[in-house]
Amino acid sequence: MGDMIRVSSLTKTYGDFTAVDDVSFSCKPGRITGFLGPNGAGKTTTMRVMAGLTPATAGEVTIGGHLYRDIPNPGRHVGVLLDASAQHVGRTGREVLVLSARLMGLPLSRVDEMLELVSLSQPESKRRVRNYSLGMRQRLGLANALLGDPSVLILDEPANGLDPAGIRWMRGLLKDYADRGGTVLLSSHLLNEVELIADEMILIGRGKIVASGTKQELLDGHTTGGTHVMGTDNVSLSAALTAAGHAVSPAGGGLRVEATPLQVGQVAADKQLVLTDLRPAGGGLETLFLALTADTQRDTITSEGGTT
Ligand SMILES: Nc1ncnc2c1ncn2[C@@H]1O[C@H](COP(=O)(O)OP(=O)(O)OP(=O)(O)O)[C@@H](O)[C@H]1O
Repeated sequence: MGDMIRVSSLTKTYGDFTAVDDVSFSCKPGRITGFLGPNGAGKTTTMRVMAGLTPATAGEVTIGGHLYRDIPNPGRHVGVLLDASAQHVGRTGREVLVLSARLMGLPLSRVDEMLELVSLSQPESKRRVRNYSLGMRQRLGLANALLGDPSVLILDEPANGLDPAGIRWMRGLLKDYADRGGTVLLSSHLLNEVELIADEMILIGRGKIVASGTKQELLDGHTTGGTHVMGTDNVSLSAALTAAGHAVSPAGGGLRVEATPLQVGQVAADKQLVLTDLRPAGGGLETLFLALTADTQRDTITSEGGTT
């Protein structure tokens, strides 16, 4: 299937400050796309343009081929959760949903369905949002986004404020949603949150896309070429690898080898050495994420007054 969300050469400036700089990416139905970047990278700004809350300076975002503002009754097509802490704090959770349901012309039974889906109890739904924890606000925000049974979800930091059980619950909910053909874009500044849930990842730093693809594609594109290996007899393993012409150095409880995992495994097999760990070196996605965004941390003191 084609792209559901399409961001084309999107630029957003505030005065002479460029918050989003020529950003392009797309999101497919049935997939969860993670939008990952450090604080201030431009995620929220991009999502605000998507939801028609702020105009683009240049470029555009289309959802199902349309600009958000051209979609009639948009809540029936696109569910948006932007700032969970910006909800109307004087209303009860239930009132928030009832108002949205009325606006979209939905039956009130849908409100109870959504409350149940996000595990907000009846007594909780009758409390004012002011007295909600951040996690409860996120649940309410998700209920609100899902209310109109949209085919696209745009969620800004939805895991913020959820406890580990809550994050797992949300992951299940979004996976089910995507499995039924839904398109999900969710942002986070925490790799761990996105890594487990997203099928594809878009990495943004300082308003620019720095990498994108599936987890495996990202790792494949940025491996160092070396291998991390560990065995029951690292001394013999090291000797065998050196004898086979590979440079070996100690790393963690194992060895770092300048060879491919296949080459290392072959040497071990030839010498009948038992391996307990064998993988491409490089430190995984976290190292990659930090490396890619190291010079793009807008909100750190070290990046101030740069020459970029
Ligand atoms: N209305 C505005 N006027 C001026 N600058 C703005 C405005 N909105 C956002 N910015 C700036 O644009 C940059 C990108 O902000 P944005 O909120 O999109 O980042 P983010 O990736 O969502 O970060 P976070 O993870 O902290 O939410 C920031 O430096 C921010 O200060």
